[in-house]
Amino acid sequence: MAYKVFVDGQEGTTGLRIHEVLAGRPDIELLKIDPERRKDPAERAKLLNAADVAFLCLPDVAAREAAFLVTSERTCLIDASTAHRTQAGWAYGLPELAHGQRAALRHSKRIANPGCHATAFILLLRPLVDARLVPKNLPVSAHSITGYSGGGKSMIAQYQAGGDPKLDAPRPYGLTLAHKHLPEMAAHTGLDNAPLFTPVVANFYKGLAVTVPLHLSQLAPGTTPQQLHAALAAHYEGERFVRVMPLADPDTLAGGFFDVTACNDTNRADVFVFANATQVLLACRLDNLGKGASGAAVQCMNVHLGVDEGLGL
Ligand SMILES: NC(=O)C1=CN([C@@H]2O[C@H](COP(=O)(O)OP(=O)(O)OC[C@H]3O[C@@H](n4cnc5c(N)ncnc54)[C@H](OP(=O)(O)O)[C@@H]3O)[C@@H](O)[C@H]2O)C=CC1
Ligand SMILES: CC(=O)N[C@@H](CCC(=O)OP(=O)(O)O)C(=O)O
Repeated sequence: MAYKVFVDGQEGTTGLRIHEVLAGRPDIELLKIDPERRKDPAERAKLLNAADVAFLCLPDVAAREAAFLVTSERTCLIDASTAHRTQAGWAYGLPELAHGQRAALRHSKRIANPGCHATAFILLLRPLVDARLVPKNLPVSAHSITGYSGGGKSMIAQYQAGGDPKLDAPRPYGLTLAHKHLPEMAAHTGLDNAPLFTPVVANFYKGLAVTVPLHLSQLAPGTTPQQLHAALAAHYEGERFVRVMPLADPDTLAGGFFDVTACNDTNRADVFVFANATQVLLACRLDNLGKGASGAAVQCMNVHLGVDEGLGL
């Protein structure tokens, strides 16, 4: 018998992509809401409670409302929004996070998927904090460059309308230094404090890269770039969707520029360590709509259902 799956927010950027990914799967029956009634809480409640798995691809307020609408014990919610990412009772939807995370996702009926920037940041830092190479109390900075699809339907429309020369150049944002991903970046790395985080959105559709500069003198005494790289490689060994690239990746260095879009149309995240004698630059790239959103959501569903984790991805 097929699993019943409902996407609340089926017309949005993330919801549409999840629909596309699941459409061809014989083990999934997609429940569809009448487009005219897609914001009607009573109609949504009916479908949410009929589903084995319901994806919430909604603004935060509507995602919180959806969680309240669910009364059925069988419905597993997978929330793509920011609403529940540090909330008790919700498992964090990053299977590669740490030992035991897949078991948590398998057993929880409430899964909060990470933000796109947060996914890349946490993939870089968590293994290094766990290995005690990066001290928990280190003040960390992080930068991100992202395609405009990360801003959802309204930002996509703004960029694609054309005619505004201000959108031609990259635009730093998050200038209040209070980006919505900061709480999860601290909570799921084990760092005492959130990073000073500076995202930049630019005029390309999708693709994202987070970079984290580190001074070796601030790390555990004697830490080398080789040790940082080895800790990442050991943590992600055998992972299907996280690839640790060679130390000071020769291909990237030969080209001279970092390709932010090289994971597009995949559910992969690529992890890099660049270094000189005294400094390290960690980098992680992914497709903000793939491992940063719909790919991660489908991967979590697969883990939860106990089917092949890469099905459809
Ligand atoms: N884009 C990305 O890279 C990522 C996005 N996310 C998160 O996923 C969630 C969805 O994002 P995204 O797909 O980009 O957003 P979009 O703006 O593209 O889509 C959101 C959808 O939700 C619908 N919606 C709004 N309110 C309600 C409601 N009360 N009931 C039912 N439907 C409603 C909207 O309707 P309408 O069509 O009328 O606008 C729209 O179709 C957000 O929380 C976002 O933060 C997470 C990771 C990455
Ligand atoms: C370009 C852009 O605006 N990107 C969004 C991130 C989208 C995302 O992954 O985060 P959520 O799941 O938390 O929405 C931002 O920085 O707020």
